[in-house]
Amino acid sequence: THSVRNTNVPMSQRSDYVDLCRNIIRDMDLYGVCVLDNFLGYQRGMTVLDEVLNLYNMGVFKDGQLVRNKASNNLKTIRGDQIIWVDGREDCCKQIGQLISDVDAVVMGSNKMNDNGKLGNYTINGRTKAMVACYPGHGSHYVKHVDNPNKDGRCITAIYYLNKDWDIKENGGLLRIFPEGWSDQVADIEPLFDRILFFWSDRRNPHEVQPAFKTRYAITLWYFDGNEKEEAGRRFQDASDLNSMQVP
Ligand SMILES: Cn1c(O)c(C(=O)NCC(=O)O)c(=O)c2ccccc21
Ligand SMILES: [Mn+2]
Repeated sequence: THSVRNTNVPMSQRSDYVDLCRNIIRDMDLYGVCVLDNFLGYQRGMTVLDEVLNLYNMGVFKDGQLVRNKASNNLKTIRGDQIIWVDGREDCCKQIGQLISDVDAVVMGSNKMNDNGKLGNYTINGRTKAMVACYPGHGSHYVKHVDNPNKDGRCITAIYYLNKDWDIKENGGLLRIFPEGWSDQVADIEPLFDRILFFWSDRRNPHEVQPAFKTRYAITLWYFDGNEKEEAGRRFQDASDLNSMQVP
């Protein structure tokens, strides 16, 4: 976990931009996971949260997937995560758009700065739109999964969290990563306000979102490795696989 000095200049002009990228490169190479706190700074973090709350109140989030409620073994299902895809250029998503370009700046910066000019030996050349997710707080969770188990092109998952005054004991919603190769170790990440998390999207990082008991917001971007994506394009003739990724 590294803390970012808060300034309101564009990411690549920030005095600590180079250190940020170096931290990402080192943590991704060492652990395959990297957490940065105070990524945008309080002010800008709040403007992003306001836009997300506005979207939520406008009711544009798609109904979450139906999850069988294990507790009551009847067929009652609880609504899980609710999502909406934005590309950040919409009028109502300008601040989200700024967040996206700052995440692009650190991911592409790290990709270039690495000594062999590649982050994790990937050639990152694109990303999905931003997936804004909300877990309504009545026990909604996300089962253990791998984001990209079958080489669909996604190499890095970036998740920006928006949850102020989050008390993990009370509110749950912990992200638990089970890094491959670290048999009994897990990485527990609290979905704290203005925190950004990066991790390899493939089978190295199975993860789960534990039941949340307070509304939990996050914005996710997935970055593509050019070669893997190209290769997947040839394999996934069925357009629906790619549509679900909402490539801008
Ligand atoms: C809502 N939501 C997710 O929250 C995660 C996920 O892993 N989230 C981790 C987190 O929020 O900490 C996902 O990976 C995910 C994948 C497809 C559709 C929705 C999804
Ligand atoms: Mn995931």
